[in-house]
Amino acid sequence: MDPGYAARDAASFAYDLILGEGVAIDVAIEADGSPFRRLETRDRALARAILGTTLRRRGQIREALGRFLDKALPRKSGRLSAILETGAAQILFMDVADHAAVSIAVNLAAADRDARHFKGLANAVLRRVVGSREAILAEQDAERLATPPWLWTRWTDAYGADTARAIAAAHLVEPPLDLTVKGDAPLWAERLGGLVLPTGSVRLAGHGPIESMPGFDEGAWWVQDAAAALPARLFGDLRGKTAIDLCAAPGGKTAQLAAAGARVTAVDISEQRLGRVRENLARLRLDAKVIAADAGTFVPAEPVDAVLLDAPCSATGTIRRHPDVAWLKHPDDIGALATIQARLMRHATTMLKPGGTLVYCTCSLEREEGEEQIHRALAELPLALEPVAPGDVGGIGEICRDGFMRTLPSDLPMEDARLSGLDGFFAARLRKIA
Ligand SMILES: C[S@@+](CC[C@H](N)C(=O)[O-])C[C@H]1O[C@@H](n2cnc3c(N)ncnc32)[C@H](O)[C@@H]1O
Repeated sequence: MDPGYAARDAASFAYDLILGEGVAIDVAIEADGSPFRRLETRDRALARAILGTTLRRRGQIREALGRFLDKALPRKSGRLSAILETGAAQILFMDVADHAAVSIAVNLAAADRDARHFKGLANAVLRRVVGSREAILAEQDAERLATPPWLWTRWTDAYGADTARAIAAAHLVEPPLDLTVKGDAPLWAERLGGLVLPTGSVRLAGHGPIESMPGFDEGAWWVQDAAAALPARLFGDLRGKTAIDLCAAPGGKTAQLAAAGARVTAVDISEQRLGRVRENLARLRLDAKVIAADAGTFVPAEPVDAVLLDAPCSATGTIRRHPDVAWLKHPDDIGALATIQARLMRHATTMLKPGGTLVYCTCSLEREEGEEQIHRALAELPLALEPVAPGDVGGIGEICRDGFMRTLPSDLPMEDARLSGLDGFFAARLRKIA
C-alpha cells in the first residue's frame, strides 16, 4: 500500500460522510467503520489536515474541479466526489507531492465499487488541476468562493462588505490554539512557548496532541477559544456566589465559573455530553454539581446570583475552527434556533435572585441569535442591560459594540496571521430587576 494511502482513505471517507449525511467532523471521524480509528498518530494528523483543508476551501475546490468536468458526476459514483475534492485540496492548498495526491486518489477510486469506473476520469481531472494550479489560484476570489452565498449576504448586511470579506479571509487560516489557564498564565505561556493575550488566554501557533502537552495531566489549563473565555468573565467577582451554567457541555465555562470561586450547577440536556463535563472537571480538580435537564424547564432548589446561558446556536462564529459548519447549516436554522434561544432566556430569568446577573451568549455571527435576542428580552422580561466595557474584556475596545460584546473572526489581528483572530461570539450582561 502507498504510504499515505490510509490517511487519504480516512479523509475521503469522513468528507463523504459529513457532506452526505450532514454529520459534524468529530462525529464522522469516530463513526463506525471510519478508517480514522485505525490510523497511527502521524497519519491521523495528515488525514485531519486534508479533511480540514478540503472543508475550509470547499468552494474554491469545487470551482476548480468544475473547470475540468463537462457535467455533474453521475449519482451512482460512490465516493468519487469526495476523492476528487480531497485530492484537489492537496494539490491546490497543501505542501504534499502532486504525484502522491493524484496516484493515491486514483487508487482510492479503484478500490471503491461504484467509483472504480471513473478512475480514468479522476486521473485526468486531477492532472489538469496540477497543470493549471497557478492560473486557478490567481483567478479565484478565495474569500467569496470559500463562503456559502447565503452567509456572505447575511454578513454583508450585518457588518458591511469590507468586514464580511475580512471575516471570510479569517476563515481561510488555520486558527491558533487558545488555552484558559487555571493559575499563572504567563508561566504557562512561557512553558508552552505561547503568548498571553490581553484577555488573559494563552495562545499557541502550532501544537502536537493536546493530551501530551505539559500541564494537561495535572489540569493546569483547558482548551477554549479566547472569545469563548470572555462571557464567564463578565460576572466579575464570583467568590462565594451561586451560579448556574445552562447548556454547559463540554464544560469550558463551567470550569471558569468554578475556578472563579462560584458554587456551580452545570446543566445540559445531553447525558452523554455531560460525561465530558465530569471528565474535564476531574482533570482540572474543579468542582460543580452536574445535572442532566432541559434548560427550558429546569427548576433550581433556590434562585441564584448568576446564570450563564450559552444557548444552542448556528455556531457560524466557529467556522474557522469547524469549517464543516459553513456547509452543514441552512438559512432556516437561524429562525428555529432564535425561537429556542428566546424560550431559554425567558426561563433562565426565573432562576435568578432579584439583582442577580444573567450572561447570555452564543457563538454565532447572526444578529437574530445575539443583538436581536437582547432587544426583545429587554422589552419583555424584568432585565436591565449592564453594558460591557473595554475593561471587562482585556481593554479591547473594538469588541464592545452598543453595550454588548461582539467578537468577529477578523478581530485581534496580529503581525503573524497564524496568531490572529477570535471566534465570533456575542455576549450580553443583564441584571434582574427586583
Ligand atoms: C455551544 S454548546 C455549549 C458549550 C459550553 N457552554 C462550553 O462552554 O463548553 C451547546 C450545548 O447546549 C446543549 N443543549 C442544547 N439544548 C439544550 C437544552 N434545551 N437544555 C440544556 N442543554 C441544551 C447541548 O447538549 C450542548 O452541549
